[in-house]
Amino acid sequence: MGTETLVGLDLLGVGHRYRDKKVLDRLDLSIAPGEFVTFLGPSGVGKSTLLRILAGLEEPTSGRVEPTVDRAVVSRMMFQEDRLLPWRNVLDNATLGTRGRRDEAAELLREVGLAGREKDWPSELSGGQRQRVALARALLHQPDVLLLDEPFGALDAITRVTMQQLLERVLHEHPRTVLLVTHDVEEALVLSDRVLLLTERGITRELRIDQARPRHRGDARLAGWKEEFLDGLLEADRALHS
Ligand SMILES: Nc1ncnc2c1ncn2[C@@H]1O[C@H](COP(=O)(O)OP(=O)(O)OP(=O)(O)O)[C@@H](O)[C@H]1O
Repeated sequence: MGTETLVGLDLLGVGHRYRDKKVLDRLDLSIAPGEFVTFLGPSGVGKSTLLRILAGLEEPTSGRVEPTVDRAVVSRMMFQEDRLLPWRNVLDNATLGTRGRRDEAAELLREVGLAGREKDWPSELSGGQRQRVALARALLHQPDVLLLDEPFGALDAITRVTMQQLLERVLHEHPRTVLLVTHDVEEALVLSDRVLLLTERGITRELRIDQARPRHRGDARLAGWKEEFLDGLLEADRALHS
């Protein structure tokens, strides 16, 4: 399963306003096919708005988004909350909106570590397990671009690391272009090919990370970058909320 051609995205002067509030301004950005790009930025700067635009859930008020492959981008969002339907079991949640495909769903559930849990109700799962179902569901849609809006934000620290490792493994099996929004700088540095700092002045910092995976969290270079991004985030937060 999976698409043959990886899809990239070009953002051309993307801007957005909610009534008289400007959220994104003339954003230009090229995302390469198969690239894993993460957005860091202070709360309220417009990260979720950007993902919603990329998902086609919101029209930008200016500019446009062009996929590098000449067809519609089918992207799939995964959110901080798992959005599982409580009255559907695990398998039925995973297949939601895909008209069947139960065998593939069962295989994906196995890959995310939920073999044997297909008939369980969401209420019988832990937060991490629920996000595993959400990840399987997102992948079942075979999105060209996978959009992840703080998918592990509500999880405890250990489960979060486990889920990051799982995501890395699953992406190795099913290569995808991925855009992640997170508040966790370490998560960004461990997972991404490129980390961008989004501030009210646009993208003010960009870091390409070519280190092999899996990356060591204790790595000295990662620690240095973490400090830099934390400083950048604090500064951007002060500017945005002053
Ligand atoms: N539907 C809406 N109508 C009006 N304003 C909105 C709407 N959605 C978001 N906003 C405002 O736009 C700004 C950006 O919101 P957005 O959710 O994109 O930020 P964010 O960077 O993702 O924040 P966080 O990190 O807290 O999730 C915020 O000030 C928010 O209040």
